[in-house]
Amino acid sequence: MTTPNEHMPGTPDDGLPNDDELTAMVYGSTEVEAYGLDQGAALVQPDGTDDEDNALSGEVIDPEPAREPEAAPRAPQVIQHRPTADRRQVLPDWLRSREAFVASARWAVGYGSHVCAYHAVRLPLYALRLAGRAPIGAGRITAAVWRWAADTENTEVRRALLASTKSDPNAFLRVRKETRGQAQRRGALAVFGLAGASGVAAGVATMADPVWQAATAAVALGVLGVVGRKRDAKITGEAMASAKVPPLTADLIRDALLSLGLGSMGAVKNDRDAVRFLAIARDGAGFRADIDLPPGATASEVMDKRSKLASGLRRPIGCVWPEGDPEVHEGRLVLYVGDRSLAQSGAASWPLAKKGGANIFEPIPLGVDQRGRRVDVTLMYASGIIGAVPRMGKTFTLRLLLLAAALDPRVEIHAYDFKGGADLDPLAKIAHAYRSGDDPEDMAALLADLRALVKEFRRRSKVLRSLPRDVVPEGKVTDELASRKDLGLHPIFVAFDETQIMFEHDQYGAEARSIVEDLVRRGPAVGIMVWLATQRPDAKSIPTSISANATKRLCLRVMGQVENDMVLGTSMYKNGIRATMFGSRDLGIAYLAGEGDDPVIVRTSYVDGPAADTITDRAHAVRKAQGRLTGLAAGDVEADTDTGTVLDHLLAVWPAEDPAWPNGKVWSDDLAARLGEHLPSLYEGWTGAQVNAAVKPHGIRTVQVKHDGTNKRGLSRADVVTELGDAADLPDFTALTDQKED
Ligand SMILES: Nc1ncnc2c1ncn2[C@@H]1O[C@H](COP(=O)(O)OP(=O)(O)OP(=O)(O)O)[C@@H](O)[C@H]1O
Repeated sequence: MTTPNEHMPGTPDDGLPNDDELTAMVYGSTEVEAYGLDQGAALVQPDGTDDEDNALSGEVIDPEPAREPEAAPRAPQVIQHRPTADRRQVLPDWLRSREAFVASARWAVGYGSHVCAYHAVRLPLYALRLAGRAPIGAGRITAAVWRWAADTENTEVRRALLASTKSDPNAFLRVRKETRGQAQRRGALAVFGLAGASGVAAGVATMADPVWQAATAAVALGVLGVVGRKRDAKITGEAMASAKVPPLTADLIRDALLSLGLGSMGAVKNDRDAVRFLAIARDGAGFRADIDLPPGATASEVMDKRSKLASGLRRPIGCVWPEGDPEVHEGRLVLYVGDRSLAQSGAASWPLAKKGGANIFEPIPLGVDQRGRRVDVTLMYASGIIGAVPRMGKTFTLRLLLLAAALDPRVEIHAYDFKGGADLDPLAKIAHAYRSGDDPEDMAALLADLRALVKEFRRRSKVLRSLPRDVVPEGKVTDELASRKDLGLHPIFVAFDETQIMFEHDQYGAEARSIVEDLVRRGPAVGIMVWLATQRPDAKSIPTSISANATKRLCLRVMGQVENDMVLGTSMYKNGIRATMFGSRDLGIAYLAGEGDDPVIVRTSYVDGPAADTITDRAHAVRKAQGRLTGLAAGDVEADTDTGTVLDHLLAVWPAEDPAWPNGKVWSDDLAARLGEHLPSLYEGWTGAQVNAAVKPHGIRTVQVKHDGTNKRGLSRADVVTELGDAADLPDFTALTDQKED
């Protein structure tokens, strides 16, 4: 039998390497060598306490205990330090993302062309300035040649030499000969040079063609003008108004940060080394600085004081984006300062606008962040909410998601715009169900569609349960299953704009709330995704039972903490994720939460109405070719009311006060005729007996109805109303999936 001790590394007799040896095997030296310390100088006593004396003196104090097996944990402690060391990115951010690269290139091209254009229009002015300074330049060159030929700089030295050699005639004559010889050589060279230049000038002026003459004159004037320019003034102007925005330097950032007086920053106000710059470099359309704040100051505190920081940096707040990097430590600040505020940087184009399809199981492009990097959102297996004050881009954002879903031909689309606008109209040609408005028939169609979705949910749950475990290992719809037409497990994307109208509806509100809540909670696993947008993010517009289960959040501009946290999630405001900081010009700019670990800012891609139309034309062509048009898109306008709820249809054709049938009872034959007229695609040619059979499962029995002296089987309206009232009570959907096939 072996004891645990026999396997401990470092046990003297076990033949295994001890920890120091292990360290040496990993790093080629022991930890002591690795840190440049004396071998055997124990810094930590076996009991874990610091040995200050030893550390200071480097003297080995009783080294033996440090080599005892119980000192073994020291080595792993040392090893741990190395992997956590920061690794710098091999490639900078702007080279790692196509969007960031495009943003950088666009900035460089934009900057370059601006500078070129600025100077190009001023060329005549520059030419005049140069010509004006050319005579001075000529004078300066002549003077310089004279100084060189006469060697004026060394006049004093020559005089001193001659004076000192006066007593030695030979030396005196040699020095004089040397200086004279040099003066003659240089003088001759200067005369020849000037004569040559004059000769070339005269030759060009008399013999060369005008183009050469002009070019030579321009070059000569340019050179003379540059030589003759004023020392303290530039010939060219400044293309950039550098005085307006001071250059972003480490000093400027440091001063701005220290001015916030956070944590220990107040104490270290004059210690400029307290703010440590790890990197500062151009990144996309701006600069990124990685900074270690002084101990005690946190990145989230800086985020809270963003406007003060922007003031310190002398830039608009929309350019200044402080973020933390909690994975490193709380004091690590990643500061991004854009060249322009996000709102001014031009609408972001959508990569799928012109070509390409989408796979709803994969992330789809949503927009770009403040650094110009692409931001994606994954629609599958998640429901989401979009909130904002009016006119900030909520409907456009919802439409963008719908367009992405439309570009995956498998996705069945249900879209409702209760505001009654035309923004979602482009979707109508590919949608299974689409309504714009909140008229009674729109709301009835909505409810019918919701009930149909409940049935579909039940069917899907049963299909998934019936499939073998290896086909559905996680019990949810997969990419492969969604593509199989025989199973009918294609994704369903349901979008509601202005949800407050739906949830606060007198007649249907409670049922809609109950169904949507269940779909948001359990729909994603069976491939039903629900997205809700509202301009009034409160508990009535998006009940908490629903918002709590929606995992994706998009929050455009909101006015207060409550709305912010309603959309983005509890404590988001407190943690510095504040959509309240977006201004009224920040159209389409939102916080996206639920996609990665941390919420990100995204400027959503801008797709206008005509572009949306073109995209859905593309989607329509693909769907048609694949036989994927259903419901409304397939021309079945009644499809969204085809729920089997014959009771709804009966009430639609059966007024409460029916003068021809005063006692609230009507022959079934008559009701069949009315239904056939109202919804011919469903009831054309029906008989009274078929109507009776259809209502029977709802628990409604036929009654004798005497009309114009004839007795026939018929229905009582009161029974239908009572039954519908019961159905409108909150259904217990949790029981639905547990039902077995009949
Ligand atoms: N991503 C975007 N980039 C630039 N501008 C945008 C963007 N999205 C929307 N806008 C602009 O914002 C305006 C308002 O958009 P939208 O209709 O989607 O707002 P809304 O929040 O739905 O308004 P309401 O609350 O009235 O329904 C649009 O007319 C559009 O010009």
